[in-house]
Amino acid sequence: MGEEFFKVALRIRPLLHKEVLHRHQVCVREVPGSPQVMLFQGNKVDPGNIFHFDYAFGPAASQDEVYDTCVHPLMENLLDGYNATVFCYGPTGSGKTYTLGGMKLGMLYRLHTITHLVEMIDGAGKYIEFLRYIDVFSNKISVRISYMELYKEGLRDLLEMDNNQKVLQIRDDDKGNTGYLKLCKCQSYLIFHID
Ligand SMILES: Nc1ncnc2c1ncn2[C@@H]1O[C@H](COP(=O)(O)OP(=O)(O)OP(=O)(O)O)[C@@H](O)[C@H]1O
Repeated sequence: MGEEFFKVALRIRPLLHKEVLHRHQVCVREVPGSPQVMLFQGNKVDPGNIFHFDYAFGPAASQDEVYDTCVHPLMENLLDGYNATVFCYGPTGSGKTYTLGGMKLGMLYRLHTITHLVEMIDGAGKYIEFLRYIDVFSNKISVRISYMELYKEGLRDLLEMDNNQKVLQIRDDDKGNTGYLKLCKCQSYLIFHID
């Protein structure tokens, strides 16, 4: 794993139909061939309004491109035993759900993610079962996945199918660690059996 633990990507979504109908204007564009974006008004770009990220994706970027650039490298680190988090941040309607959980091949739902793990495990002569909501820890390797939404002070478990509106209790322990109650049911487990 490299020295940099955080990578920041900016994704610009296309204007929605209703925005086009209301004649909303595009005010941010990616700088072609670079991980930069620029803000502008009309055709005017102010050099002070160019911002640099680790990656920048324009409205034409596909889910594949975002996945391959930002998420795929995390899967390799995962198999080396590291935790990985994909965190989407932005105002309402900016495309967080589309990117992360969207049914149009959002990062979380991509079979790709799972298949990629399977391929890596298979490559080592092992096999995999994908099990949801199963409390089995007797296997040699388990991968836990959680999908949470943090909105204002509220943390919601988006894998809790029955009641994902329920706000989880965030607590600090006496050592200053922050966590939330009820860990077990809200996670999916990938269980790898090693023969
Ligand atoms: N890259 C994209 N390409 C095409 N449509 C997109 C893209 N990103 C977002 N959208 C569309 O924009 C709308 C808003 O996106 P989304 O619901 O993901 O926003 P959000 O940030 O999750 O909002 P909220 O915080 O309110 O839940 C949706 O209709 C979604 O389909």
